[in-house]
Amino acid sequence: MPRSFESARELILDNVRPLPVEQVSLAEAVGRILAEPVCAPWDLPMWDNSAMDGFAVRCADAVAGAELPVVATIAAGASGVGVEVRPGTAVRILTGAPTPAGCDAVVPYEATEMVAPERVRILEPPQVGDHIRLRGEDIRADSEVLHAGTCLRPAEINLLASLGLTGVRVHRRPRVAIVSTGDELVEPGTVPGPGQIVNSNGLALAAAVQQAGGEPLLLGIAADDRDSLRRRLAEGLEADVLISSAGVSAGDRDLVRVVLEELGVRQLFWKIDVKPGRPTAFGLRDGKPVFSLPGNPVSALLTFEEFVRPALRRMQGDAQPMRPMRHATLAGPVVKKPGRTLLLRVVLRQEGDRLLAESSGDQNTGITSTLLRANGIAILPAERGAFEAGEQVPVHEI
Ligand SMILES: Nc1nc2c(c(=O)[nH]1)N[C@H]1C(S)=C(S)[C@@H](COP(=O)(O)OP(=O)(O)OC[C@H]3O[C@@H](n4cnc5c(N)ncnc54)[C@H](O)[C@@H]3O)O[C@H]1N2
Ligand code: MOO
Repeated sequence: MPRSFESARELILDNVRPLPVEQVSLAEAVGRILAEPVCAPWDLPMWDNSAMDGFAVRCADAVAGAELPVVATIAAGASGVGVEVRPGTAVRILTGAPTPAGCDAVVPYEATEMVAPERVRILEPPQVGDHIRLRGEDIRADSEVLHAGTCLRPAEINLLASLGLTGVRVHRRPRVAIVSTGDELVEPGTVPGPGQIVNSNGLALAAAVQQAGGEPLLLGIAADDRDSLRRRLAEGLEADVLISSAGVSAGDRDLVRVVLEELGVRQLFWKIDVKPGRPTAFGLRDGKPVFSLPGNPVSALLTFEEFVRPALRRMQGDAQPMRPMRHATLAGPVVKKPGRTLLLRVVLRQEGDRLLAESSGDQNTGITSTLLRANGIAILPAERGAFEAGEQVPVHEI
């Protein structure tokens, strides 16, 4: 019995675990996923400071037209300790510098004019608190600022660095072995002879693994015979994850599943009610996930996207292994066979406040040009057959 699209993905996600933890420097941490929460060792900002270049004043003195002697200057990087805005005075201050004692507002240069070398006239009087960034207003000391499972983007790297960290604990990236199977395959760079085709799946899947945060290990081509398959697949089982392409449909020579079983892989399912990607198989060897994807490049890439990518994200500890699901309006009618979820290649475009999903063209599995044109996948539920223009369908961007 083929599995439903949803239950296949659930079963896969239930059977993969985050990999062990390692320390990486912040310089290499973008795209990695935090294995442990991070607490702030100090407040941010660390002290009250000026948001503008201007003058630190007391509002009571800084009325319109007031002239105040400038008694000191606090530059960025200066501690400001010992400097005070005494009644009737002003202190020149630069953006980011600590505000001095006595000051309750900063007047930007533009709201003042100099009437003598060290004498400033207030043109626009400030309100209490103007242009002062308060200690801890952004981040409080001891608060949990990043949770385990967070994917580190430049914004998170910025925060971690400003909290004084130089490295973080993240889950290891999965090493993903890729084996392409088929007698007809020749490696890229070779002109195929009669009946031969280029092993494009190897590099395509390696690229997809990289984008998902994994480290691809390209193991080349296995011929459609037991010995060749056994050698390559056994080598692939040394990695954290094994992906093979082709050799899983009902053909006489589709030996991949047979050989995997001989190598100790326990098959959890074969065949999913999804188009494309029906012959996809999934198994485990000592807890390591093994994906057998169909050979058609479109099927291989779409099944990677829907089934392998979420698993690789979870192995890296991602709290949200699935891409965000959105809703889009179908631009035209779609007819499909009931009983299989259709992964429709679509062009997504915003039209006013609507996100429109239009079929990218010929949806046959052998057509790669419509995958090139697509920037989204619409997931059309198995039980339905006909969809009308204007219906809302779940989509995600690819
Ligand atoms: N009698 C049946 N025939 C087929 C069935 C079925 O259920 N019963 N399923 C069809 C479906 S759906 C698919 S998808 C394919 C999947 O077959 P395999 O995974 O066994 O793959 P192959 O038949 O070896 O190849 C399919 C197609 O893809 C090309 N290919 C294979 N490897 C690569 C590669 N590394 N790089 C680029 N292209 C590759 C191959 O030449 C074929 O054109 O089976 C249907 N048949
Ligand atoms: O399931 Mo196959 O992947 O439709 O072409």
